[in-house]
Parts: sequence; structure tokens; C-alpha cells
Amino acid sequence: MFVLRLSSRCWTIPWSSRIGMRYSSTLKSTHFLLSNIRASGKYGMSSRDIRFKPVLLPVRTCFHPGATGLARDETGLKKDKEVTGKDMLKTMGEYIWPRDNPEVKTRVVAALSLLVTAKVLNTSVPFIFKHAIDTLNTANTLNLDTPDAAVVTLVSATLIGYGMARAGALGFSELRNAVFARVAQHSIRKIAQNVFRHLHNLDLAFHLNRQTGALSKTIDRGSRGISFVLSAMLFNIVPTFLELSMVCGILAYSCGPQYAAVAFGTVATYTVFTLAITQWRTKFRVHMNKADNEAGNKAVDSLINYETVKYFNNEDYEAKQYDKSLQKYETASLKTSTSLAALNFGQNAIFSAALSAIMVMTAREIMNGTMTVGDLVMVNGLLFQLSVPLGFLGSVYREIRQALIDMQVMFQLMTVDPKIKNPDSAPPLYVTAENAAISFENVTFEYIHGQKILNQLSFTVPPGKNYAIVGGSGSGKSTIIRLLYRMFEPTSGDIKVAGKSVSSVELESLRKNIAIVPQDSVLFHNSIKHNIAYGNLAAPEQDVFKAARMAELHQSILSWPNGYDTQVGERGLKLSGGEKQRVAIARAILKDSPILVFDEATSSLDSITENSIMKALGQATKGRTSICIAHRLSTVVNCDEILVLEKGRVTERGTHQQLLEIPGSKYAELWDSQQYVEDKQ
Ligand SMILES: Nc1ncnc2c1ncn2[C@@H]1O[C@H](COP(=O)(O)OP(=O)(O)OP(=O)(O)O)[C@@H](O)[C@H]1O
Ligand SMILES: N[C@@H](CCC(=O)N[C@@H](CS)C(=O)NCC(=O)O)C(=O)O
Repeated sequence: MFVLRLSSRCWTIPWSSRIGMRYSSTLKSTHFLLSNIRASGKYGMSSRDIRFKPVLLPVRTCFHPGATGLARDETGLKKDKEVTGKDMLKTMGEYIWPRDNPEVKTRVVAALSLLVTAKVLNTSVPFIFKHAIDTLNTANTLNLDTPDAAVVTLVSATLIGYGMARAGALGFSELRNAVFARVAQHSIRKIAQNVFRHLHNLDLAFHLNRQTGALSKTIDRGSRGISFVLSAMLFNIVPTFLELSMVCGILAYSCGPQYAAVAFGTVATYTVFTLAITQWRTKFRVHMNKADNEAGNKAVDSLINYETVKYFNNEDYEAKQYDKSLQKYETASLKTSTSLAALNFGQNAIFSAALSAIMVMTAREIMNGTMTVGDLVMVNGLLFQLSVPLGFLGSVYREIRQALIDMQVMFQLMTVDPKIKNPDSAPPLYVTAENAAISFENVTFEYIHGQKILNQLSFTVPPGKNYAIVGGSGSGKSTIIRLLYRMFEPTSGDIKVAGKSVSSVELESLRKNIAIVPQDSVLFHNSIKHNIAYGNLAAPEQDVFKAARMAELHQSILSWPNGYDTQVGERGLKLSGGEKQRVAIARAILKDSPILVFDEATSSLDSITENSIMKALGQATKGRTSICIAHRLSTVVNCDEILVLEKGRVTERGTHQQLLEIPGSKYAELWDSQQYVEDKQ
């Protein structure tokens, strides 16, 4: 993490930026946008994903400039259970004071003690200074020819004490930062992990409706929001309150209550002024950030379409469109800067007026002989010191508001209940080669109310048998698999595995017993070895190789320069469709479940590879129950039974031969049309 300061701006940037963009010294320049674009091209991200996103973390007194003051719920969650401030406070309390973590508690106590010590030392600085001045003054008034050695020693000692108190105050507050950093980081980690687990617990329906990028941003911003609020409280708000009360106490005690009233009144006026102006100027920052994003998106979109721009000679048009957004940014940015100047000036004026007033009051008392010059220095020092942390009050206020919004969005996410749950004290499902039957009993299912995808569907796959499901595109074949895996719940009817209803058994055990090769194989941004081993992360290397061999992948992998360590790229982009499919097959083989499901597992393969894989699959499915969904009927001719799906029901069933013999059967029609196509090829 490093802090970048640009004129009056502070940016906190994580080293581990997800898209590894370059930071130029002119962040707002085209260079910055171009580095975004490079990142987008490389990682195949959409322009929406790659907005420059400085991270919200208080590093001393610097704050995240991107805060917009907008309610940025990009997850589109239904607010059925509104998260209140009380809920958020309670949750934050659990992170800062975790029952089971004495280390975090000790750190919080240590940070608070350091905070108090630092503030006591800090407030004693003007006090010590006053004593040095008064001692000098007394010596001066005595008009001694040679300075008294005792006075010299006393003054020197006091001034050394002054230096030590200053250094000590700073040292203790730095130590407090260091001690608390772990608490903040620990809470970020815990929260992010909890939300991540929660997201994996939510059902597929939730994820299909959500933008993954928005979800990850929610975790990111929400957890950092918590850390920000905690840190801002400990580093800024609480210390300032503490200092204010100490200053008021000292002033009331040593100078009189009217002095404390001036100090308190000044801080109150300053706070009201700062909050009001910050509220007013937040809209300029909102516009500025919006224009910034818009310009970024335009530049990305235009450069992604580089060739199209050239084909139609529209460079000038593109530049003008880009400039429109830059112009908006320029205007908003100017307003932000001028309003910042007004805020800074106003804040300064309030404190300067207070300083003058309090010094005039002291000067009068000095004239009356009721106060000393040292007192003048002290009141000046106390008030001046108080103004330092308040110099960022506006930013802190704005950021806290934003952090609270981000936290609320995240907590809202945590309140979403998964629809597919483990039934209470559900028994685990035990599937063996002998009982691994699958049956659908009058299953009806609709994704959207009123649109039946499956309609009273019934079939049974006996243990150890290999069934195929064929049917037109969109007839509901993949839906059958989703229901079997309990990604969705049927609207009516029952699905049984090994004689047990899938909704009555422990979800994890159900899923452990079914290995699926999905229609679209998506891979992790990791090595090919890891991607295959994902089927069973505990499997020894030899088993991984064996699975790869069965999936006809081993030889190809060995011929690659990096062999099994070859990185497959994001989502497996560096592999061909067929290779990805074979990885998915190898994974499923490695999972070694009694039930195997292939959802068009060989659709991206050429016929030679397909044939050899089919042989391998024949081996893999031996003694297991399997369902094979296929478009290419040549791959299912050897299945024990083929089910033809139409309008959510099984309309024909039988072996390949039996189906061909049914006069006018749909299957025969499909078979003939595919034979015709193959003959033509
Ligand atoms: N999450 C969803 N929300 C709404 N409708 C959906 C959803 N998923 C699938 N559908 C619809 O359900 C129908 C069945 O989809 P399914 O993926 O099961 O078909 P399929 O037979 O496997 O098709 P294909 O052979 O093209 O893969 C399709 O009309 C599809 O548009
Ligand atoms: N004195 C002001 C400004 C403090 C300041 O300079 N904040 C930094 C953030 S560390 C900044 O860049 N502010 C820009 C802005 O507020 O527009 C306040 O109280 O908010």
C-alpha cells in the first residue's frame, strides 16, 4: 500500500491492485485512461469492471477521493430486511471486540491507552512551553546582571521536556496506528471471508441475477468501509473529542470558564460550518467522479473498437465524444477545487478569529496582572494544536458517510437468505453402485412463473445404467441436471437419488455423489494441473495424470512447453473449447462419484477425439449410473436407454434401435437429419 499525494489530494493505492494498472503522476490524464485500457484488453474485462478504484483506507489523515456520496447499490438487492445503523454498530462491535480473540481485544485496549497517552502528552506541550516562558520572564524582570545558573538549568530542562513531550506524543500516536492496523486488517479479512462464504452459500438463482463484478465490489467496499469507520473513529473523531475536552478542562482550570467556552464554541462553529459546506460540495465530487468514469468508459469503448473507428474514419468524432466527457470533468473538477478552497479558507478564518479573540482576552488579563505571558503562549498553543486534526474533518465526515452506505449495502447482502438450504438435521446420503438410482417423479419446474420448462416429467435411471436425454435446444435438458444437483427446487413433484428425496438429505453429501461435466466449462485462472485436480483436491498427482489420460488430454499437455504447469488464462481463455471440455471431463473422472452426468460433454470435440473420449467415458461410467445429454446422436447410440424430451416431458424412450423402429418417431427424424448432414460432410 502506498500513498500518493497530488497537490492537495491524497490517494491510497493497494500494491495488489487487481488489474495491475500503472499509476502515472497525472492520474487524471489520458495516460491513466490508457493504462486502464491496456489492463482491460489484457484481462478481457468490461469497461465497467476496470474503473480506477482507489481504496478507502485511512492512512494517517488521508482519505479516499473517490467517495461520491451516492447510494451505490450495484447488486440490485431487494431491500426486504433493511439493515439499520444499530445492526451495523452491533456487527462492527463484534469485529472490534471478538469474543474468541483475546489478541484483538488486547490490541484495542492498547491502542486506546496509547491514544490517551499521546493526547495527554500533546496537551502538555503548550503547558510546558508556558512554564519555560514564565521562568524566563521572571528572570528578566528580576534584571539580574548575570543569569542565575538555576534559572538557566530550569529553562533548559523545561524546553528539553517540551521537545520530549512533542516527540512522545507523535511516537505514541504512531504506535497506536501500528497497534490498531492489525485490528483493522483482521476485521477486513474476517468480514470479506464471511461475505465470500455467504455468497457461495447463496443459490444459483441469486447468482444468475447478479453481476459478479458488482458483488466483488460490494465485498471490497463494504469491508474497507468498516475498517475506515473504525480507524476514523480511533484516529480522528475520538482523539479530537478527547483533546477538546482536555483543552477545555485545562483552560477552565487555569484561565477561567470563559476561555473554555471560546474553545468549545470555536470547535462547535467550525464543525457546523465544515459539515454544512461538505454536504453542499459533495455534489460537485459526485459529478466529478461520474464524469471521470464516463470519460474512462468512453476511451475504453472507443479503443476496443479501434478497427471499427478506422473502417469508418471516425477518429475525429471519437475524440470529440471523449472531449465532451473531459469537459464535464473539467467543470466539475474546478467546482470541487474552488469549493475546497472556500472550505479551507472558512475553516481557517474561524480558527484565526478564535485565536485572536482568546489572545485579546489573555492580553487584557496580562495587563491586569492576573495572567502571564506564558499563559498567552499556552492558550495560543492549545487552540492551535486543536485545529490540526480538525483540518480534515470535512473529508472524514464525507468518507464516513460513504463508508456507512457501503457497509449497509454489504450487510444487506449478508441478510439475503439462500432459497436452497440444508434441511434441519438432514441425514447424509449414502450412494453405492447397487443403489445409485435416479428418479424424477412428476416433476414440474418453471424459472419464471407460468412458463413450465418441465411438465410432470417422470423417468427412472436404474443403478449402473447409462441413460441419454436428447431433445431440441431449450427443451429443458440442462434444467434436469440443475434440479438433480439441487441448484433449483422443483415447483412440484419429487426427485430421488438412491431412493431418497434430494430435498431431504444433506446437500453436501448429495452433491459429492454426483459428478457433472457441464455444458460450458469454465476454468480457474491457474495451471492446467490445478484445474484438473480441482475435481478432488486431495487426489495424488498420479490420479490427476490418470484422469487426464482418460480424458485424452495427457499427451497434449505433455507436448506444451510448460506441461502441467501451463497457465490456462482467465476463465481458461488460453485453451481451445475442446481442451476445456476435456479438462472438465478429467475433473469429473477425478471426482470419482457413483453418479456421472455429461451435459453435451463432447460438443466441442472433433469426431476422432470424440470417439476416443467416448471409449474413455465408457470406461469411466462402467458400474456407475450416468446421464448423458447430447445433441449429436451418434454419441448416445450405445446408451442403455434414450429419453426424448419435448415440451418438458419424455415423449419417446427406448434403445437406439427401438426408437428408430418406432414409425415416425421424433428420434428417427433427428437421427436421419444428422446422418444426412454427416453424409454431406
Ligand atoms: N435462469 C433462468 N431463468 C429463466 N429461464 C431460464 C433460465 N435458465 C434457462 N432458462 C430457460 O429454460 C429453458 C430450458 O433451458 P435448458 O438450459 O434446460 O435447455 P436445454 O435443453 O439444455 O438447451 P440446450 O440444448 O440449448 O442447452 C430455455 O428456454 C431457457 O431459456
Ligand atoms: N480542510 C478540508 C480539506 C481536507 C483535505 O485536504 N482533504 C484531502 C483528502 S486527504 C482532499 O483531497 N480533499 C479534496 C476534497 O475535499 O475535495 C476538510 O476538512 O475536508
